Amino acid sequence: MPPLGRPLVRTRSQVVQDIDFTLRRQFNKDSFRPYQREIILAVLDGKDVFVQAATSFGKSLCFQLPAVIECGITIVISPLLSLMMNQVEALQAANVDARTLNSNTQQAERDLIYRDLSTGHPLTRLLYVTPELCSGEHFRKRLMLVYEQKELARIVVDEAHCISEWGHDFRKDFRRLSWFRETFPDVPVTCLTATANEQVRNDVLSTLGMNQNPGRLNIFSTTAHRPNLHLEVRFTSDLANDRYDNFITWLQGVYSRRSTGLRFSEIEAQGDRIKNVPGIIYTVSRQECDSLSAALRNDGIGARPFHAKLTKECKEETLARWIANDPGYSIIVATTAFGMGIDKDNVRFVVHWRLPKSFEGYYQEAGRAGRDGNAGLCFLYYSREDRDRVFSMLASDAIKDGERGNSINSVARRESLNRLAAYCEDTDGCRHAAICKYFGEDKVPFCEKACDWHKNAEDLKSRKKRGLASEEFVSTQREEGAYDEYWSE
Ligand SMILES: Nc1ncnc2c1ncn2[C@@H]1O[C@H](COP(=O)(O)OP(=O)(O)OP(=O)(O)O)[C@@H](O)[C@H]1O
Repeated sequence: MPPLGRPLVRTRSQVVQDIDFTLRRQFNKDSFRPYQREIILAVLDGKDVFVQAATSFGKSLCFQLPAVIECGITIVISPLLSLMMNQVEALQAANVDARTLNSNTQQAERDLIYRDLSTGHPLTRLLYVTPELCSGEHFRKRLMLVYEQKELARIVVDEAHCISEWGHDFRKDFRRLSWFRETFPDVPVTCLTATANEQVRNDVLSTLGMNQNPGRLNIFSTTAHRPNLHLEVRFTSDLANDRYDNFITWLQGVYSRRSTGLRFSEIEAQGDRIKNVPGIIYTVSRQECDSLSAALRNDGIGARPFHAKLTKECKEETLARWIANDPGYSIIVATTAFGMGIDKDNVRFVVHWRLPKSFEGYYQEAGRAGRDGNAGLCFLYYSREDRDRVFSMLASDAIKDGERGNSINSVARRESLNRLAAYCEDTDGCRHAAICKYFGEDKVPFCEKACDWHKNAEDLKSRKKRGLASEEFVSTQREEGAYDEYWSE
């Protein structure tokens, strides 16, 4: 008997033809990337599917394409509003009826979506929602209606590691996603992530009830390696305070290489601009986001801030104009409000202005670069003073969460930050290998001079020696509370 909600019965060869046709017609892509076909066939086969694959692997297609082919609606649970906006806009541009329902959705659109769900036979193919929305009775009742009409095709949890990383503390609704399997036991679930260790994966599978029927579960896991990213750590200190000059010198060098010789002719022939070098700079605080982007604009560089306190209209405009490569919008200076899942194909660099709070965050954010497969440069400014500030922020977060009654997983968070600090301090090995090792891979990836260590190990060691403040100095300052300030995100 076919499971509820999936009334369409087709032969495997018909489905195979459909997916190739749909790939070209609807998604405008010539062929599948490795493993995409296998994953999509498992999804269409009604399996529960867990996908762990590198940033920019093309995970979204693995649920978007089945959603277009199959009858019924696919509900996509996504953690960040900017990510939903990004995906829904791309799908709508490909003529797919995709929508999002979240705290920012206008009333008219909200009414339209609820009316569509109330029919029991929604026309919407993919509906992007937050976990918070999924906990609400109003939404749940509408979904029950759709399910009764056998029109609930699939539940997708994108960035599924958030169930484990955030669900235990400040976004508890991630854990309430267990409701889906409890209420719709026969509706398949697909989960996708780039950053899950074994413990996170098990947590996700058990929360969503995907481990209850192992015969129905397919797990796809591929390497975290991104060979086209060049990874580098740049050492600095409070005393040197040289990030800005260093960055401007580097960027001017890029512009100047683009304005001479063959490169210039190519750029001219393409009708491109010399300064169209899209990038992202990640800062830790809203204040630094505003001040850094203003300083860059003052120096004639098209940089815009992106953080949680900006208006919805401002964020939407910034994202749209950055994606469109508009003049004045080449560089986004962002907090982590702009990270996971953001997809723009030609991002040429990602700079971490400060040490991120976690290894996973670093990998996710760096992964915004080079999504077209061409080279991307990712460099991180590391100072020991910042390291101590971020540790001190984690400690404050733990206290604040404790006061709010949240049992924050502070041990795991400290460990992740510890590993990231160790990664930055390390001058004895390949950066790509260190990342793959962090995500539990045994195999050492091939790195073709795509990290600072492989490029010049001696130079790396001497830059570290020259660049960092000594541990003695930093620990004395720490004792005096010099790094207790709190950067508000
Ligand atoms: N088969 C394909 N052929 C060409 N481009 C593809 C293919 N599949 C996906 N892409 C493109 O690759 C890019 C990355 O895809 P996607 O955003 O789904 O990555 P992801 O795996 O979700 O990464 P992340 O975890 O970083 O969000 C997108 O621009 C997408 O259009």
